[in-house]
Amino acid sequence: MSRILVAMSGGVDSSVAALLLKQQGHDIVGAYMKNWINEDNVLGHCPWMQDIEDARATAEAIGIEFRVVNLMQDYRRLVVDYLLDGYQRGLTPNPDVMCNREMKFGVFLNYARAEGFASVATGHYARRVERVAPNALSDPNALRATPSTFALLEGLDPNKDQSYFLALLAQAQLRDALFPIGHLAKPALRELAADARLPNARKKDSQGICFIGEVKMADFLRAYVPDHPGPIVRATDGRVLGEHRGLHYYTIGQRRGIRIPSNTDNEAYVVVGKRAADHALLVAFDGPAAPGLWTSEARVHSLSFIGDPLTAPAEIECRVRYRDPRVAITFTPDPGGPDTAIPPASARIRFATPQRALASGQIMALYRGEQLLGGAVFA
Ligand SMILES: Nc1ncnc2c1ncn2[C@@H]1O[C@H](COP(=O)(O)OP(=O)(O)OP(=O)(O)O)[C@@H](O)[C@H]1O
Repeated sequence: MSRILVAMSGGVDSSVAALLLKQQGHDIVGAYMKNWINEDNVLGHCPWMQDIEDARATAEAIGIEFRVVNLMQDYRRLVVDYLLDGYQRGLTPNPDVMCNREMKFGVFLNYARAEGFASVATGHYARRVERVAPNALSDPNALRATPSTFALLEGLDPNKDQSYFLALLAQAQLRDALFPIGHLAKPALRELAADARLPNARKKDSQGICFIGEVKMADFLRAYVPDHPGPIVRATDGRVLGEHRGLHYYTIGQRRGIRIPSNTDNEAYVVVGKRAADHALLVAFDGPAAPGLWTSEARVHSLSFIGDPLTAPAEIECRVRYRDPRVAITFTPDPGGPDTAIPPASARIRFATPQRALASGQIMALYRGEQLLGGAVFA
């Protein structure tokens, strides 16, 4: 029996993760990560206290020890600074993906190891499966010599699959990770929670970025990133249509909040790019002809693989954002390091169908069928 630390957010998913592990007879402890407490008091709403109380009450109902682990300094450095720095550089960062790699399966996993736990479990909808080396199946000696590797599959409930957010995990992190609810559908999970009389069985699902919670990203950025006005320029003819307060408030593909009236034909403007030289926001009428809005080929960097890296061109799939369907791609890695022992860090992606609104800094998750292969960052 191994000791497992369950990351309990106060939500129903991680509560059922803890419940199932307990029912399976594991020695478990629940822990809430205190990442962000709205210390500067810029954001009115502050749900974290309620979340801690929900997590504590649920741990008590399950009958396990509960801790609050303060990781605020690490979170500020590893997630918030990455987020603010990204926006300041005109990128579209993804703090949820980074929170998984750097916090839950980084700092928090290290804390767990130091405290004598064998693994960290979360309430993510994803499945971890063990892959035993083929030669080890028939030869017990080989089994001992070749440690098995782990693969990550999408969560079985297609409405809830969260594998996208785990795209930048490495094998060493996955080895010590458990996803006890990845095989469940949400309605069945809520039933389990109700049957066990968990106090948060009916708590509504959390929304958006872990620490910003219910607060809009624009409000958060307004508080932390100084305004930096510039022109709003029509990409098709260079005409200046107005002024914006800062490029960080906009993402390619965005239609709301541009505040430029549409023309008489009622065509709406959409953001198609950002121009660093004069800090211009580039817009165009939304449609197949909008310059820069649709992409059939892209470059990615910071390649990360869960298993063996792809070192040769491959026909695989990818997901360019959390809720999007998988799309077929041709993946062409750049050459690796000089001795080729170093896997490639960047690649060219050719999409089978053009993709709308790909932003620099956005995370792409790579798949082969339901298996998550890894991820990368759009250049
Ligand atoms: N502050 C936190 N403390 C501990 N664990 C957390 C925290 N935030 C998130 N987690 C863990 O990460 C998982 C995924 O986080 P996410 O914010 O996507 O929650 P979710 O899918 O709504 O799950 P839940 O219903 O458990 O909140 C959670 O199930 C939980 O295990």
